[in-house]
Amino acid sequence: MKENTQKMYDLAKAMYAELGIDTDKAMESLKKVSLSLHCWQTDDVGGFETPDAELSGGGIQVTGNYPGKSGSIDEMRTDLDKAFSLIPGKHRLNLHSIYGEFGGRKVERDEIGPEHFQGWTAWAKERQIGLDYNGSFFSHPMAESGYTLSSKDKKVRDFWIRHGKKSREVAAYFGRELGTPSILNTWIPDGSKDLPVDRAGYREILKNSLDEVFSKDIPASEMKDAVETKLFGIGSEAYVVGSHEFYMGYAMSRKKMICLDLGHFHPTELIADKLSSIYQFFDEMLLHVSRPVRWDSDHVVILNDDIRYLTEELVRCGRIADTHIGLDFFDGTMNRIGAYAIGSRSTLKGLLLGYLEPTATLKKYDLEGNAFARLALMEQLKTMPAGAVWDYYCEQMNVPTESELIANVMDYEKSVLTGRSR
Ligand SMILES: C[C@H](O)[C@H](O)[C@@H](O)C(=O)CO
Ligand SMILES: [Mn+2]
Repeated sequence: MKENTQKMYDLAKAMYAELGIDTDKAMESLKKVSLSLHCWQTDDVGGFETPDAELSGGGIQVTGNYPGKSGSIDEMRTDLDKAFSLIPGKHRLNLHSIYGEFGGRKVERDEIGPEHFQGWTAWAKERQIGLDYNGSFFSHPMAESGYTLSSKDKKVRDFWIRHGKKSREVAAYFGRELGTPSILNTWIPDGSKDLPVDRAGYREILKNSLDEVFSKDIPASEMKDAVETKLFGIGSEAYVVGSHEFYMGYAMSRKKMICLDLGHFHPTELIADKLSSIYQFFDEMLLHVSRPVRWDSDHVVILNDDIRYLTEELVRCGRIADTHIGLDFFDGTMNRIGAYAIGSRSTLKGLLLGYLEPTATLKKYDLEGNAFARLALMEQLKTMPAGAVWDYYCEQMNVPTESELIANVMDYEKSVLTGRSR
């Protein structure tokens, strides 16, 4: 431990102790949290179905063309190893179907199965990490109409139902092989740019299609399903079939998890406020930690108020262990590995702030109706030396401290990323 890191930590520890907070305990709690790192930040959601595959349609978009994008599974794995080395703790990887190993062959989405993920499974086994999964219902000719599982065209709908079923097979395979249930998130882009008339019709079809996708019982020890809600997307501004209300009803009635993405609500809506409601009725849930800027822009997550409110609420509810925390941002305007580091570390920093909160004291003020003391303590916490605890934690976990991060990422850029063709 560097002398300054230790000195700063000792001071911080004493200051938090005055508030009744044990910083060592806070770090121990943080160590138990596993984020699920989304693989698609390495290549701007392109995937490896064809050599030059790119994200298209689906109401989502990547901007930027910063050099060094991963162009193969090997490059992607190198990048992911690097990203994991910058993030304290043991974390999971989240894959999409388009990242299978197809051996240069054209494999249709409704044929993508466990055999295309053997390499990933071996890779994860070696690193002793869990794998999560997503069917990919976008960047495909069969999604061009704007509708997939809710399509009125039976041929289109059946194709995506088969894809959904195969995706569950892949997730179950991950769970069996790796001994930790794989979280399978289903997000579909279905919706309409302008005012549809038959809103109910598409939703009824989606409900039935999902029932078919989920018709096979798979043990929770292997995989767990989540469904992701959304308010709007590019090209689906007027109507999204899988709205929040739709999926809340669906998930609750079918005993599935709901997935809340921070970018999928009205800009003034606080996702943090939804947790305590959801947990009255659900045992577990999935989060997609993202940063919307004016729209679902998937900016790199930073330690802003949205993240702070979210993470402190997770700690206050005591439901971290029940919450699967996935990351979901993709920014092509900057060093993509640096983006992983900032987004993941900010999420963890937020959780650390949550663990460093004297929640019992705040609750006491709450109960006493002492609004002043409650607010004053919240304000005091903002300038407490959490950074010293974070740096100490990073050093203890053998990852760069805040002041070491930039040089570390720039080194990787020079030695690895600049040699790439894309
Ligand atoms: C690539 C992801 O599955 C996608 O971002 C989805 O989770 C989403 O949030 C779409 O807006
Ligand atoms: Mn998402």
